[in-house]
Amino acid sequence: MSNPLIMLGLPKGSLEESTISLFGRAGWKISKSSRSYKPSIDDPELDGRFVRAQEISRYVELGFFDCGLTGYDWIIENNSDVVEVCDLIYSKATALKSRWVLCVKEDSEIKSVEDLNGKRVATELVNFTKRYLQEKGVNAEVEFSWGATEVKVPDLVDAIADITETGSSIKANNLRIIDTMLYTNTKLIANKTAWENPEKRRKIESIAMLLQAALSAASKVGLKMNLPKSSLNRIIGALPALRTPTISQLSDPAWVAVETIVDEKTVREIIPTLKENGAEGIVEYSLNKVVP
Ligand SMILES: Nc1ncnc2c1ncn2[C@@H]1O[C@H](COP(=O)(O)OP(=O)(O)OP(=O)(O)O)[C@@H](O)[C@H]1O
Ligand SMILES: O=P(O)(O)OC[C@H]1O[C@H](OP(=O)(O)OP(=O)(O)O)[C@H](O)[C@@H]1O
Ligand SMILES: [Mg+2]
Repeated sequence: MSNPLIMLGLPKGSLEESTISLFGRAGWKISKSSRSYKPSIDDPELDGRFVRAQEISRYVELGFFDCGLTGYDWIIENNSDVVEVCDLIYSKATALKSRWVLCVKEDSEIKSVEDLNGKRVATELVNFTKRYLQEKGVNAEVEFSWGATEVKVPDLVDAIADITETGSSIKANNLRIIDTMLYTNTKLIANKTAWENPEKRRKIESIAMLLQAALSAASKVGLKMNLPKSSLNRIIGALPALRTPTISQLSDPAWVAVETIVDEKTVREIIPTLKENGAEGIVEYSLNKVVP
């Protein structure tokens, strides 16, 4: 590739597939063969590498990457001095935040974080967990785990600190959460020097805008319909989601066309209310990008 403007750090592992899919919806096709960590991106200004999410913030700080995507958890764990450009709220399986929790076996006598005094805790997030327990005044031994951490309680350790997204791993391993240490989500981060370079910054900002636009579109839909003018105020009063619709006059002076964007999860309440108030020709459509 000839001299790309931006070297981008992409997370291999949990966030890999959801990140490739998000870039696709934002307008960039990232292709990679299964054993290659050097993807091709259909933008001559971008080059990228897949590395573990744990390491991205360090390589962004050092300047190997101009910007990258990783979890807030690993930025904190590595204490990385980087620019946090924007939040991108998605995880492995959902469009939600994840959280790091302290867990014990369902039937354990340990009920709260204070009960961990003198106990052993296994985690992948050692530095943060040590700091967290210290701040709570709890003196526990924190040991590093390479993964599959759930299996270690109660035989190897008394508790674990692990990430949870859907909660299915906790349930499957009969664990009980005793405390939430940290909420985390994916972030776009930038190297401080790259951020001071106007040309690079402009590109990083447009990547941020389009990724956010694609994420925001995923939870929203467009709605359009025709309405009798007489019920317009009543409907807008009853449906806060329709606060700022575009209203156009139809050739029949008694009718208007209304178009708006709403959260997808509100649609099942909105459409019946619209219908009850005389709306006709209601169309719901999906969106690719929403830029505020
Ligand atoms: N369900 C999830 N499980 C684990 N990590 C998740 C999940 N959803 C989002 N993440 C984020 O992904 C990053 C962890 O990914 P990483 O590639 O480092 O480890 P991993 O995918 O757990 O690797 P491995 O599959 O080898 O355990 C973290 O920033 C974490 O917050
Ligand atoms: O709440 P859930 O949706 O079940 O997700 C959380 C699980 O996902 C991660 O495991 P991962 O796949 O990274 O395997 P690992 O334990 O080997 O790291 C994490 O360590 C939990 O085990
Ligand atoms: Mg893992």
